[in-house]
Amino acid sequence: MFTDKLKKYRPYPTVHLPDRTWPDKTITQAPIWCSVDLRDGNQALVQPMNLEEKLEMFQLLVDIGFKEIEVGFPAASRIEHDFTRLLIERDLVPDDVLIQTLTQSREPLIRKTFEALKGARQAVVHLYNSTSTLQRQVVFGMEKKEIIDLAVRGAEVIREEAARTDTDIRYEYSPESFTGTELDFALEICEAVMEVWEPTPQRPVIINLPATVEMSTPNVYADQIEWFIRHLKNRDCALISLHAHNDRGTAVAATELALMAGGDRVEGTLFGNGERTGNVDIMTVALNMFTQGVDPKLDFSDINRVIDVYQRCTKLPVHPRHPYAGELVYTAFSGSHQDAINKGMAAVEKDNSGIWAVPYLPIDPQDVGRTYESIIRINSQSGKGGVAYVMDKEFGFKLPKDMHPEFGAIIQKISDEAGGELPGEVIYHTFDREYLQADSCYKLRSFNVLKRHIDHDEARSSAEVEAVIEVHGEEKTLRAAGNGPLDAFCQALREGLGLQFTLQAYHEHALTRGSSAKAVSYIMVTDGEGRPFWGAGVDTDIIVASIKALLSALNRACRKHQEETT
Ligand SMILES: CC(=O)SCCNC(=O)CCNC(=O)[C@H](O)C(C)(C)COP(=O)(O)OP(=O)(O)OC[C@H]1O[C@@H](n2cnc3c(N)ncnc32)[C@H](O)[C@@H]1OP(=O)(O)O
Ligand SMILES: CC(C)C(=O)C(=O)O
Ligand SMILES: [Mg+2]
Repeated sequence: MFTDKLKKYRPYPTVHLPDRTWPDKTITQAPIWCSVDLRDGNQALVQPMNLEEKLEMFQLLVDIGFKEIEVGFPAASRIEHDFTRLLIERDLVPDDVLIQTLTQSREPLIRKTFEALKGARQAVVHLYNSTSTLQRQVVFGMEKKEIIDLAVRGAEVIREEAARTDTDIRYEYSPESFTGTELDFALEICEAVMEVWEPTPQRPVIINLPATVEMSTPNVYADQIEWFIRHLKNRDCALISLHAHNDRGTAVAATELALMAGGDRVEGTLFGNGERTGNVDIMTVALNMFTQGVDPKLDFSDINRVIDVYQRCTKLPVHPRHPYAGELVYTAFSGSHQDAINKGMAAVEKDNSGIWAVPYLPIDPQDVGRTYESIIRINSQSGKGGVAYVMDKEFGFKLPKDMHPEFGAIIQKISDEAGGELPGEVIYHTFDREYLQADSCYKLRSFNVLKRHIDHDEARSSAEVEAVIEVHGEEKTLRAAGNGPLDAFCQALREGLGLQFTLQAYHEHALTRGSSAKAVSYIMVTDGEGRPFWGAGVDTDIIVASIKALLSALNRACRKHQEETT
């Protein structure tokens, strides 16, 4: 289909690094994180953030635990300048947080940047110029040497300004479009800038190596980082920073592999906001670490607040399937997933090891402030296990396993007809109508235990009961004896109404939701033809709950019989 267009594109060159070491590494500690939400993220917004929004976002970033925050490009616009001033003049930057500002390698812009930073205790000045083959040709029209001179001149102006100010200035340099730059040239220009800044191991520079546009598979970025680190003079005087964009959708993978390759620091944004398809999503990288038992040193335990502030400030939505944060990422609609999650959750509850091992849920939703309620939602793809989960987790009814197929089939029929999702309330109302209110043939009017003897030897226990039942509008008083009230009631129904049934299963439990004093009974009977029918009853008295459950099952059997004979 595209063959005639393929000639427009060329494969991205790989890095010759046969002895690469990163594939055998794992990420064992958090990098230094730097949020660029207020700069790279902001510059990509249809409507850039105003002062209040920038401030709210800054506060969120501090609360999450970012210790380095690029607050803007002060020379670029009034608001960027004013925001930097506001932070400094109102003393809003915590002592342990380093603000960072971006500037091009142009003297007037650098000078304006320093003006904006006046009075700051400490700050990173981030210098950049593009070094890629393409930009050298089409944007700057410069040879390599001229590009190095441009960077060195900017670095010199920064050093000069830094010497004049009281602010403790840290340096950062980005060979912008690093991944479109010949590696040896990227190395050369970074070393030239480092020579100007004269970093030491105690005061290292940040060398930020951006995939300004993501152009290759993530392994190539990792190779580039490992190559660069191996060849950099004075490696101990530089922090290697990663700054991946997401044009191919692999910024997270690129960043993770580049961390394995030796990156010390990661620049990125919340939810991957940024130019085009965005920057790397820092939250995903951090929570990926978390799921491996590595402390990411960023706190996403209240992910809903993060979403809320982010959406308000950027006016961008969070995709319902966004890793860790999306509305649907902890939700299973399909039956077999629901079944596995249900069993996995039960196993975790039973097993006290504290290890999270639930199929289809790589992270405990509660760790990011999500509840278990939304894990399982019901539509026509769902199964009986999911329906039982909703009844249990949302309404406190632990349906016996053998009852699941019957109620699951009832719900399946409704969801097939409805087409969409069935809210929990609909599932509960269906249960209520189908079981708890089932009285179309037999209505209980009153029930009395006339005599009761409880013996140490169970076989010698006995009870005598009297019940008034309305049968098709006519009240009948039934009386019988048995080894307990339920058994006596069964006898009364058989003798008084001539019903043929066998009680096959009985379950009960306290209802923990709603009125905690109530109990629920589930009873399964087989009719004269051996067909099974479940019933359920709720009452403050467990004996009455069981009487109601029995009548519920018999009413459902009667209704079935009526449907078949009319
Ligand atoms: C990949 C990134 O995210 S980089 C960050 C990009 N961020 C932004 O661009 C947002 C903020 N930028 C701006 O608001 C503006 O572009 C400003 C204020 C920085 C500069 O504005 P202006 O000078 O009016 O316009 P403009 O950006 O078009 O200037 C382009 C000139 O800068 C040069 N230039 C671009 N980047 C750099 C750089 N890093 N260092 C030195 N010169 C540069 C270009 O070659 C061009 O030069 P020319 O005029 O000789 O052709
Ligand atoms: C300014 C630089 C670091 C940048 O944002 C990029 O290259 O993507
Ligand atoms: Mg960027």
